Amino acid sequence: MEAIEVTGLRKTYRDKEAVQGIDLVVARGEIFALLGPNGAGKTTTVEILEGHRRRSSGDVRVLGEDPGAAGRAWRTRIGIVLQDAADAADLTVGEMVRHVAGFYPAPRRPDEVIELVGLTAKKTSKIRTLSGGQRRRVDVALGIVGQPELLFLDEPTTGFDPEARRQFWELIRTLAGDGTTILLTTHYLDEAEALADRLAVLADGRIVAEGTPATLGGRAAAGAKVSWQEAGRTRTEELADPSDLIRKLVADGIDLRTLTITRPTLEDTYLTLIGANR
Ligand SMILES: Nc1ncnc2c1ncn2[C@@H]1O[C@H](COP(=O)(O)OP(=O)(O)OP(=O)(O)O)[C@@H](O)[C@H]1O
Repeated sequence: MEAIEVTGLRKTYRDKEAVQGIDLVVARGEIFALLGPNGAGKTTTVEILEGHRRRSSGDVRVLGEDPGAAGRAWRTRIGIVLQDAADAADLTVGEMVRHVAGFYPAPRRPDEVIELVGLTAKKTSKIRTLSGGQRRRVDVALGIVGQPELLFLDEPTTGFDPEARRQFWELIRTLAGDGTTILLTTHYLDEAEALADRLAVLADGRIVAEGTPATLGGRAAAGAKVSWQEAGRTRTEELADPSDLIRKLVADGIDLRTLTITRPTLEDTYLTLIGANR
């Protein structure tokens, strides 16, 4: 059984068709990233998968059940990292994590979770005294304390400093390594590239591309741009396979320290896809 199976999903808000027929499969243990510009329909889709929003039509199975009809037992098998979940709390980090752990049948040990998100030093601090990035880590702790089979992360690293983002990525890889399926939405292409096994780009309610970070939108087949210095001038050539050119440059004895070979980044590919679907 797949973790998520979606066929022909549609959602209409009054006169706005926010999701216009999405098909999606996420395998168990996979990290899947959903990308797309503001208003593309990511949050709507994710909220339907979480059982927090009704769909207009289509078939949806999450951990084998219809989220629109699933009960409490199903809910304890998924984890949701909500932004701001813990912001107003007058509890300490330890109290909050222990409190939420109590809702689940087989929670992780609260201290272990606090360690995983790097908040051990803040365990006895009140949540309202934490920085924005530290509070986001509490949100993550609350999302994973129930030991979910499937974790939803909606723009999880917004407001994280670079070091915290790297630590968070490590945490996500650890969770995935333990078999947790992860559905992530993000606006950070480097994050999608670093984490996702597969990704899909949504634009205007439709999936316009799907693949691995390396192959999305024909990226692997895209040309390489080769540039080098020759006789004091910068030369540049773009070609599908640079092998012959490189061999020739080596044979000609060019200064290899000046040689660069670049391919479109995931962000280049993404922006091209979004531009083409406007
Ligand atoms: N409750 C609602 N009522 C009416 N329209 C809505 C509602 N929620 C979302 N929409 C509209 O549906 C479309 C998709 O919104 P959604 O929040 O799913 O996009 P998103 O991809 O998550 O965007 P962002 O990157 O900004 O979070 C938008 O045009 C939005 O205005």
